[in-house]
Amino acid sequence: MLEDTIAAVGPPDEAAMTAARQLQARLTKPAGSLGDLEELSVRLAGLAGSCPPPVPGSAAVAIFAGDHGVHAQRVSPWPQEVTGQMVGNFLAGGAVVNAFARQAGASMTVIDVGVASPLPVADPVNAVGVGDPDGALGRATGSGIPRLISAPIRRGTRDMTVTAALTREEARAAVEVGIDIAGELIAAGAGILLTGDMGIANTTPAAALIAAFTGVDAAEATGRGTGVDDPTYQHKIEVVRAALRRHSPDPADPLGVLAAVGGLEHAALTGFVLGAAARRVPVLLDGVIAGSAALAAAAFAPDCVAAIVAGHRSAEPGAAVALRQLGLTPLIDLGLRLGEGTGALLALPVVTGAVRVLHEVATFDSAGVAEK
Ligand SMILES: O=C(O)c1ccc[n+]([C@@H]2O[C@H](COP(=O)([O-])O)[C@@H](O)[C@H]2O)c1
Ligand SMILES: Cc1cc2nc[nH]c2cc1C
Repeated sequence: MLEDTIAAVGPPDEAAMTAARQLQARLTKPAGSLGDLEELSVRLAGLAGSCPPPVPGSAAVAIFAGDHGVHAQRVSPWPQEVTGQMVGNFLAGGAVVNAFARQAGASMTVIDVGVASPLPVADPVNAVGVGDPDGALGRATGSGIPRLISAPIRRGTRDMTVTAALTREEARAAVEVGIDIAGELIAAGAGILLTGDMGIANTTPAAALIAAFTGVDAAEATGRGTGVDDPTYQHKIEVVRAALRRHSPDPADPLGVLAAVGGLEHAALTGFVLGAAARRVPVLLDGVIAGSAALAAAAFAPDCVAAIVAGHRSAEPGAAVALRQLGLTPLIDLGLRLGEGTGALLALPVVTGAVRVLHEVATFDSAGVAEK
């Protein structure tokens, strides 16, 4: 399934992109006055293979949750149990991502790909298995109440400073969960997918993935995550460096990189990006965890970048490193470093606005406005 998905990822449609550029030049506004939104509209036309591309109607945010063996190295100030407790908060509707999903009118899906602690909320009505087509866009789009999909590969990764975080089979299984979820959400009508993540300590594997795929030093890829102090930050850089030294991951072997120094949510998000790209549906990235997964997706299928929109620039330094390597410009830069999908949700109206312009704005000819 991974190979089929990779094979289905194709390049953007140049004719549709040319048509979008020509249309932009005829709209009643000074050329270039919509800044980055103009190129965004061109990219989305290329992805859809039509000008104008469809206005992304239903938006779906998928929050992949997992735990991390490297937490034992004291790289996060938070106890590991917070991952499962925050999943409980998502299911109850009480997290920031719930508020932003309500505001954006996005459906929410939480996918447990490897939370170590038992989830505090067991709601059988809300529990839907992977592949179940019923209610694939959640209970009610815009309610801010997610459905939960339980698809654990294992209850947390192994400590990457000691051994590979995952086996290749586990990494592949997690990638395929992400592909599955993307396919299911698109089949249920989603016109744009948004990434979300929850996993205490997951900025450490994200930094290791970014260093492995871009070649930057561990110090450049590593940030303070939820907010570690100076000594812990220095130690976190050394943990990332030690994991990279131990495994020497080969960036040409993305499954090997994900297995050695990745995480279950990172691998699932990789599949989520590939699944969206294979179906030519845009995927709006959140922060540094999504950025690290997008690098893995691009290593599997370079053309998938055409489907990716960078929602925001996370304060985590590795996020900017990842976006630079992918050649993507973030839409908003508010110093966010929460995760969950919050930055992607805030960027959603920017994406919709960019496409609406191509549908709704008059041309100089049609409106009778004089040109310069
Ligand atoms: O999205 C981001 O760029 C981001 C930056 C810093 C932290 N986070 C979130 O915080 C958690 C990981 O932080 P940490 O310090 O435990 O590695 C995890 O749940 C992420 O969703 C997310
Ligand atoms: C409270 C809390 C909420 C989060 N949301 C995403 N990562 C998080 C990490 C913590 C610690």
